[in-house]
Parts: sequence; structure tokens; C-alpha cells
Amino acid sequence: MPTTQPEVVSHPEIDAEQQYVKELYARLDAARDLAERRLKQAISWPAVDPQALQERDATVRFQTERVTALDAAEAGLCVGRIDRTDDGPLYIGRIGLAADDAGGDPALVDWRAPAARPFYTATPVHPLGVARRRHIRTRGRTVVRLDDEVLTGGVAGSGLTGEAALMAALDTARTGRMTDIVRTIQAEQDRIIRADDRGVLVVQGGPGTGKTAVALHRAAYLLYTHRERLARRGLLVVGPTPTFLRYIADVLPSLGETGVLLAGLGQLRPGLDARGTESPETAAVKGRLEMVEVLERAVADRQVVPDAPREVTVDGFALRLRPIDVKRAQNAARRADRLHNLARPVFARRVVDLLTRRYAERIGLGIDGGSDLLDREDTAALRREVAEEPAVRLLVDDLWPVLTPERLLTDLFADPARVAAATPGWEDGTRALLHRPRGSGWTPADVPLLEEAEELLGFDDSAQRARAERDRRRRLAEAQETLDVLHGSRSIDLDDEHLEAEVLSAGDLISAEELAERQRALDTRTTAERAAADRTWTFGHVVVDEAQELSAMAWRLLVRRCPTRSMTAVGDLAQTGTLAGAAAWDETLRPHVGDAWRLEELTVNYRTPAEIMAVAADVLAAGGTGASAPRSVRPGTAEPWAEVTGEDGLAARAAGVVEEWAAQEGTTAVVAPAGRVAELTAAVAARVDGVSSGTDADSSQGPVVLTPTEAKGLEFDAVLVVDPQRVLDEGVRGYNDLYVALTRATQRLGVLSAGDLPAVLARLA
Ligand SMILES: Nc1ncnc2c1ncn2[C@@H]1O[C@H](COP(=O)(O)OP(=O)(O)OP(=O)(O)O)[C@@H](O)[C@H]1O
Repeated sequence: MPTTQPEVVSHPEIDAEQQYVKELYARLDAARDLAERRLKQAISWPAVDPQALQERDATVRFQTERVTALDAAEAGLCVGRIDRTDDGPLYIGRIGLAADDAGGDPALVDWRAPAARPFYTATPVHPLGVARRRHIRTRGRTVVRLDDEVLTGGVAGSGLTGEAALMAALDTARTGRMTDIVRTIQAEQDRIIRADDRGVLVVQGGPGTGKTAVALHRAAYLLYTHRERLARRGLLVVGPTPTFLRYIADVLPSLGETGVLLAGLGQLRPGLDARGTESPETAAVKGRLEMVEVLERAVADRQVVPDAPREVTVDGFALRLRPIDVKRAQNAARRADRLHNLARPVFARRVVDLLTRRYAERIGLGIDGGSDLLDREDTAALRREVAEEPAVRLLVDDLWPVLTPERLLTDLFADPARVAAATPGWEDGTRALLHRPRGSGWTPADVPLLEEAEELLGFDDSAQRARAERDRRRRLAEAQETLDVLHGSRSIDLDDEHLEAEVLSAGDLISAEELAERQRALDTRTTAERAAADRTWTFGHVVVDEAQELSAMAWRLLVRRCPTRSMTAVGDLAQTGTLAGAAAWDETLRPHVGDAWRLEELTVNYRTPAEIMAVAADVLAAGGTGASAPRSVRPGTAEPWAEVTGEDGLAARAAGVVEEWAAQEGTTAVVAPAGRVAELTAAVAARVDGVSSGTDADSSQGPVVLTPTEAKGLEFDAVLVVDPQRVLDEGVRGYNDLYVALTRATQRLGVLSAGDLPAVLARLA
């Protein structure tokens, strides 16, 4: 797909700016050279002890990040300047660069620094000491365009910051990957980006108001402002689908930030990528907060008291365990630990003790009291015999099994009786929604349940710890051996005893412990990588995109991963597609964070042209959410249209339209009800290359065919909505789905209808 290269637009000061920008790039090159040199130096540092090793590792990591950030600043290094009424000009850019005169202004101010703020927020009415704002556009290292705004007139303008630069950015054809907006952040967005990071900040805004862009720039801002804390604790960005995460994946790296973990809900359990599908109703039930109690009961249900005595045979003797014995052992275990797996050893010990006593009685000996007293050794031997008897192990496992979250949930969902026991008071129809055969794949809605189950079960890591200790001892033994060999191979020709004492051997310089410690592979993973692998990791800040889709259980999981509740949640209640999702922010958030949340709103739509937004606004009004459509910032260049094709001609016509659009610049999407995706994908693929659909859809490669759910958060230059009536009928919130579908377009919108056009689209008739 071709992309337009901006032409050089003449301006009297373009040469002067070119000279300044050239100097900035020279500084950037110098900074990069220095960072690379330091990195190389750090890599070759001799690390003589564990501490030096750790310091080296930290320096390597720091300098690597520095080189990455400097590399990322290359494209569009300088974004503009402000001319201050009582001072010289200040240049704003992707990173800060110092000037030669350390006492004066920097050569370039990082866009996130407080000094850069007026560049985004000064207006003719509130000029904030700025006489003129200039947007500088570059291609490579060449300045191609300057857009000036004089702010001294005091006359309110359009309310937009750098309107010309903004419009140029919005009219640019899309590539299928989201780009940063550092050059053209608007004042209402800037306020949110720089907002205090305490508590949950909810950003409500209609489609195209820049919620995703703002959320990502806020992440970059917070990393800049609270670098140390966030570098240590990490920052998590949660998005709705893998396609969406791919779409936004380049933004933070382009801002020089690579340490952020991006994850879908289905990926929030380390080691699991849950992509299974299920009915919206099932997902909704799994998302209810009541599931916490359901899981608690499901766990308690696995701690079994049998109705009748159970017998095990040890060495030919039948030993009896009565229900009351089990009950007592159970009570002792529950008192010892709240968590199922951690309490289990207590239960097992009690059972084994009891059976040992019975065993001793059976063979005619008493353990505690009685005439035929066993000594401690005998008792221990009997106990071992009982404990190691497979039948005893099976019995314990039956009465109090070791459970993984996966086992708990699989067993629960596969067994209607277990579901019934865990859901007292539920209707059978609701219970049936949870039933699922063994071996079905995990879905995103299962992830919060698995994580909750893990909280209830606890993880018995004694085996893991034992393994770690064995490893440590092995390393120690190997290190000792190495030192012994070195010691043994010292020169034996030294006659002079005195001289021999002067020669230091390896063992004199380093102990076996130190050597062993040195051999331990250092953890060189980034914070994001470590966080991704550790389910107990708590983040310094969490950004949630399309937050309206999250269920109560998903919020519970996220709040657990961010106990400080420093979160940014961006979303639109008018786009909620799931049954479990939000209808009101207060109702959704209060159970998890109480009052510790606040609301900000975005009101201007930067994506969808006014003509298309007018069509979408009718659908929004009909949907009855009460939300108002955001105001479009620009008029369109093409009128939206609709066509009634009849059932037979639908797919062929869709393919024809896409073929025509695909020949033009920019990205193309077909948005259709789920039942039509396969047919449409095949029809379009027969005419155009690079077509993709579903979770692997990638509009940077060619046209995509998506459901409204899959299209959420994405945008395309041209959008063809197919069969709007079915979108309305099939979605659990059909109007919201159609609203989402229509608002994905940045330039062109077409609608193909099999039957009559839905009344709500009358504007297109
Ligand atoms: N200040 C800006 N300058 C340039 N482009 C912007 C600006 N704000 C938003 N945009 C662009 O507008 C488009 C829509 O932004 P974004 O996807 O963040 O909106 P959204 O509110 O998340 O939409 P949705 O609710 O549909 O997911 C993107 O292409 C984004 O880059």
C-alpha cells in the first residue's frame, strides 16, 4: 500500500529551522555514540563478585534502554517550538537534549517535561506566556513544513491546538498500526495524559476521541515522571483482543518506552493464552462477582467427608477411617491454613496419625499408653509404612486432593452435580451455562476464575524450594571441586616455602560459596518479562483500554495485580458489547475501589468524518444508552452510502467494493455479523491478496474481515458494513455493535444490506 510522502512547503524560516534541527540531530548522534560506548564498556567489565555482577547487569540494562530511546527519537525528533513573550524560543521534541550552556534552556525539551506543557495547552485566550506556537514537520532529517499559530490576538479560535498540523495528521492514510500523536496532542487530551496517578482515572469518550492514544501517551508520561518506581514495578496495558494489541504495539516503543507489558485478558495468567470462545451468556455468568463464592464452595466441596467409614489395607490389616475422624482432620487442617493446598499436609498428617494408631492397635500394640508401649523408632517405622502405602495416599487424595486451578475448574464445569453443589439458589438454566465438557479450551472469561481459584487453593511450593536447595548444593559442590582442582594444579616446583606462601591460589581469593553464587545465571530479563512470568507480580500502574468490556471478575483480578489502584481505564459505555461489561462506571468500579476513582471525558472525535458520524449518531440515539455522540473535528471527503443487494448478490458485491478500495491508498475492513465472516472472507480473498480475518487479522497486510467485537478499538481508511440488520439482531447489545462498526472509518463508509435497510440507517437511504 503506497503512503504519501509530505512535500516541502515553503516558509520564510524553513532554512533557519533546518539548521537548528540539523544541530539537534548532531546532538542526538553524539548522545547515541556515548550511550553505545558506555554499553560496550559495561558489557566488558570484569565482574569480580556477585555485587559487581549485579551492577554490571543494571548498567547494561540502563544503557540498552538509553540506546533504544535515542533510536526511537530519530523519527520526528523535534515536533515544534514555542516563542515565549519574555524569553527565547523553546524547542519541544521526543526526548530532552542538553545545550552546551548548562545554565540556559535545553536544546530540546522532552514533550513530557513541565516546560513543554504550554506547547499543547496555550490558547489565544490563555496564552500562558506563549506568543507563537510552531509545529515542525520533518521527513527523515529534513524539515518539510512549518505551521504557525499566533496566540497574542486574544481571539478564541477553533479550540484546537495546531489545527493545520492536526488536520494534516488526521488526513494521513492509515497503515494498520497506530502511531503516536506527540506532535499534535490536544489540550483536553494533555490534561488527562498528565493527570495525577493516584486512584483510578476513568476516561469516558466516544469513538475516535483518542482514548487509546491518550492512554498510551499517559503511560509514557508516567514512566517519564515516575521513572524509578515504574521501572521497578512495571506498567501493564490491557487490551481487548490480540489484534488490538498488535495494532497498538508500536506506539510506546516509538516513544522510547519498551518496558511495558501489553496483554489481553486471555493472557493475564502466566503460561496461558486463553483464546477459546463461548456464548456471551456464559461469559457473563463467569464474569459475575458471585463466582468468588461459587469457587469457594467448589473448593470446600473437594474436602470430602464420606457418608460411611472407609477402609484401607496396610500389610494385610484392614484399617478403618470413620466420617467423624475425617471431619476432625478436616477441621484441624482448615484451622491451620485458609488455603486448600497448604492445609492439605495437615489433613494428610492427621489421617496418617490416626491410621498408624489403628494399625498399632491391630497388631496388638499401643502407641500412647497401654502395656505394650512402642518406642519412638517403632512408631516412626509404622507411620512411614502407613504413609507410604499407595492405598492411603489414594484415600487422602480422594478426601482432600491437591488441586490446581485448572483441575478445580475442569472438574467443576464438567460435572453438573458439582456445579449444583457450588451454586445454591441458582436457576438450572443459569447453572447449565457453566457446563462444559473436559478438554474444551480456556476462554478469556476463565482467566479471572483460574486466578481466583489460585488465590483459594494456594500453591504448595515445597517441592520447588527443595529443588532450588538441591541446585544450590550441587553448584556449591561443583565450585568446591573446581577450587580443589585449581589448588591441586598449583606449581609444585616451588622449593621455597616462604615463596609458596606468597603465591595466592584461586581458593585464597574466592570461597566456594562465592564461586557458586557467581555461576548462578543472572536474571537479565526486563521488568516486563519478569512481570509476565509471575502471577503474584503487582504493577506500579495499570492501563485498561476498552475498559467498558471488563466483567466484575476481570476488575477484581486487575485490582489484585495493582493494589495501589493507580490505574487508568479508558472506554465508552455506548460501545459496550459484552453482557458482563459496564453500563455505568460507578456501578462497575465501586465494588472494587470504592470512591477511589474519578471521571474525565473526551468530547472531540478525531477519527470519523462528520458525515459518517451523523449516521452513527442516529444509531447511538436509537440504542438508548443516553450517551451523546462526540463532535467530529473534520468534514469528510466522501459521502457515506448504502446499497440493498439482496441475499444472493451480497458477498460478490462486497468483494467488488473491497477490490476497488484496496487499489487505493490506506487500509480497508469489512465489518459483518459473525455468521457471515467466513463467506465474506472467501469472496474477498478470491479477488484481493493479503486478506485476513478473526483474531489473526492484520490490516497492514491487506483487507480484513471482522465482527464488530473484533473491530473494537481499531480503525481503517475504508469500512464496509455488511448486513447491518443482522448485526442489530445478533449482538447482545446490537445497537452498540452497529455503532462500533460504523465509527471505524477515517475516510470512506459503505453499507451493504441483504434486505431492507434498517430504519435506523434511514439517513443513508
Ligand atoms: N491529538 C491527536 N492528534 C492526531 N491524531 C489523533 C489525536 N487524537 C486522536 N488521534 C487519532 O484519532 C484516531 C482515534 O484515536 P483512538 O483510537 O485513540 O480513539 P478511541 O477513543 O480509542 O476510539 P475507540 O473508542 O473507537 O476505540 C487515531 O488514529 C488517533 O491517532
